[in-house]
Amino acid sequence: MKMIKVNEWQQEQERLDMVTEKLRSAIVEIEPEVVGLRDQVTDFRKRFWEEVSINTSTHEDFEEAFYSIRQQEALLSERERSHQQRMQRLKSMKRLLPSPYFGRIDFQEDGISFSEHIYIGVSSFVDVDGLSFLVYDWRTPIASMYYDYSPGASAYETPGGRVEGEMTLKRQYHIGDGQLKRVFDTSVTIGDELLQQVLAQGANSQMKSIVATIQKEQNAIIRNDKTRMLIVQGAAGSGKTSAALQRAAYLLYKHRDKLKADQIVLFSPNPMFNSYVSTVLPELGEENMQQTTIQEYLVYWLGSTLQLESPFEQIEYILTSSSSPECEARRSGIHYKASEVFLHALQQYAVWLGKEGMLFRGIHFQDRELIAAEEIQLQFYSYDNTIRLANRVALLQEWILKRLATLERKEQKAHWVQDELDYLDNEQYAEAYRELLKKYQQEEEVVLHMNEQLLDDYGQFLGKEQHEEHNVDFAMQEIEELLRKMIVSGHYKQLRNDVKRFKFIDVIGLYDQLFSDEAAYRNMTNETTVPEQWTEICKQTKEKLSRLELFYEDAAPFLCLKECVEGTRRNTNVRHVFVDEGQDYSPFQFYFLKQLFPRASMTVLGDFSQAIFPQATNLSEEDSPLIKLYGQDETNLIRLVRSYRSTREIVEFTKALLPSEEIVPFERSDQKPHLIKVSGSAERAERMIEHLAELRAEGFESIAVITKTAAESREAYELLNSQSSETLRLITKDTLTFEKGTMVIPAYLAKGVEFDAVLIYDASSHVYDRESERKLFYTACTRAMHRLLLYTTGEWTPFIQSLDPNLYEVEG
Ligand SMILES: Nc1ncnc2c1ncn2[C@@H]1O[C@H](COP(=O)(O)OP(=O)(O)OP(=O)(O)O)[C@@H](O)[C@H]1O
Repeated sequence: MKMIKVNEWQQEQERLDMVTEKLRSAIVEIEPEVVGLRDQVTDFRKRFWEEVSINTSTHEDFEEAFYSIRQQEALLSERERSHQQRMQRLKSMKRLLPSPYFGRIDFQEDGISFSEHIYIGVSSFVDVDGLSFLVYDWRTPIASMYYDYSPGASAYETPGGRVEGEMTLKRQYHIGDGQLKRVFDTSVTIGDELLQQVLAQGANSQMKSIVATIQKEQNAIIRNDKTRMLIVQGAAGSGKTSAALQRAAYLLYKHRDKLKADQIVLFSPNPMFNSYVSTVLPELGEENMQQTTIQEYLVYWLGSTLQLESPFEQIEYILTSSSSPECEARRSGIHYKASEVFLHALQQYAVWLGKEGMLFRGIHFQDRELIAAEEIQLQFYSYDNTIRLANRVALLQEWILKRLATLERKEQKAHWVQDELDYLDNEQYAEAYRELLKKYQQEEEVVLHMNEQLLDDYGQFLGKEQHEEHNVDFAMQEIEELLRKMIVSGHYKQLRNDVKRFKFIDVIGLYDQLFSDEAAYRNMTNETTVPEQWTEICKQTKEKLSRLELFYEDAAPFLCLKECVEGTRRNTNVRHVFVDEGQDYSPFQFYFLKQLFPRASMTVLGDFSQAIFPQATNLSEEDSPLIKLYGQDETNLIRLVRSYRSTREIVEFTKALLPSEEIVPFERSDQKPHLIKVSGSAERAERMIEHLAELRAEGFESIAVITKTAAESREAYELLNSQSSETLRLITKDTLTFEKGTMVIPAYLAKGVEFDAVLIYDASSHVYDRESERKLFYTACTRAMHRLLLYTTGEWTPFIQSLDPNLYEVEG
């Protein structure tokens, strides 16, 4: 890495001035056009109806009106489109103006005698000739060399094939307000210098775009577009989330003709994380993708019948539960229900249900049973059993609806209908009259001739009065018949809707039935072996279900069973699914996502060392269920080992907490983690408040006191808040936004985010003692960018006791 010569600096500043000037004049030119087009569109909308002639006297007049409206619509949408396009251009030029580019490569293609200067920025900017790229978008194929190569032989892929040549220069710029601040020529990877500067900055309440300093291995993730599944196993702070967001921006650019932002979904670990990453895409000039959590999805698909435990309630249970047989059983149940063995068992269960054991609910109306559950069951098993379960259910649904239609007709003669009829008021009679009138009108010739589309779109032009002039005289009997029909139909509507929503299937009963004794379970699932604590697992699951509640670990299996029976519900609009913190999803949940988004590719990013939920999936193991999801050939696995978030001292400390993990720190140095032993909670509060003040004075703006559980967070918050003048924020599972400042937060909610300094509230052996909590402790410590402080009142957790003392400083 070297600084450039003075005359080169001058040339660069001149070029920058030239580009800035061109941007300015392009903005000046296009701005009035955009305003003009916007006004035209508004005006057009206002005058829309003035321009069309509506005459509805004859069928021909109707048709003419219809086509005149269509024409106006086409004109309007054309104007809207050009307004949108110019608006986008204007926005992208305005975004470029303060810093039009951040990089340059000089590239001489093989067989060509000159080298091209390629300046790279967040979007492209083309000169007035429409041909010369003054700035290339970082996502263009040619710009990929900036991230992938050092000067020397280099190449890039284009849709037309591979282009090879020689990179003669690679330069980085730091530009602010149109002025060159720093310029570096680089010979190795990009930007150690620039990256140093970026990483030395403080944490932010929003994640930053890393477009200027994307590393080669991250670029591979961003541009990987070959397989259906991309798995990224990356160490803490290796830029997985950053790369994922850049990848979304890349996909939106590459497939801009067919991919829209709402066709990409990001599954985040919690709602607060959603707020943390929500600005990256807009910063890059793209609309935000859909952001959600798996919990939101599960709740949505489960509907309102069952109350679902949240993943945070589950983890709190795990962290605070004892070693009693009941707790052991729940833990074992969580593991089992997340496993592929259970998925397979469920599939076998569905096969068994094809032969026997389906549970139905009878159809009831008022206090009568219209169709008995047994009758439904009989009908179901009368279908050919080679037909798929869900298809047989569809046939059954049709059968029930037909039966209901017959019953509905008969019902019209029932006494209760006559009773209701007697109590109807004039308005209801009048409505029946209007209904009959409508029916009559529909039979009229003019309406019959009317094109269906016309009827849908412009039915309102029919003008009621016109027809009300007809003096139609309906017989009272006819009106009453209609009223009976209306009364019964009103009551049956709910029944029909329930049938359409498969309420005649007792899915809760079907799931409950699975948790019978071992012999029955083995019989239903084709000899699946069960965990040791099966009886207790069954008891707990059934008890929960009886209260119409569902453990978090049961949600995905329950939905899979529901889908086996009712047929799969799909979202075919979504083309790409991102799953961040993927290690915390069970194989079952991945299976569920695959089913739900059949047309989507998937990018799963995670770190098995941060697997804090018991249902974790090892993303990169050879026989990982994730690799099996789409198969080896459709799966690409990339590993990231370089960690960018924390200083070398923090990475070395945290890395040693794991048995064996390849993590390479980025060369950025600061203090070693500090271990502070205190005599009790009073001293702990005193020291922590002192440290918080010192950290603030040093300029750190984002500081977290990390605890193990929500209860410990509350305790810490109350203790510190009562004695400190600092404003503290208590983060709970319901917190929606991420803000700078000092906060108290349980480790499992701090997933994915980072802080300038982290204070581990209690790193004692009685808090982090189980081996299963090692990863949680590691996750908490790896949130720190610049400083890490740990406190204890007694013995240190065994994870620290076994560390080399050179890795930390001890404060008395
Ligand atoms: N190429 C890069 N240039 C600049 N900063 C980077 C780069 N890669 C990562 N970073 C920074 O490193 C930090 C960690 O990145 P990120 O949160 O994406 O990592 P992660 O792998 O998702 O972490 P974790 O698994 O621990 O949550 C962020 O501050 C990010 O801006």
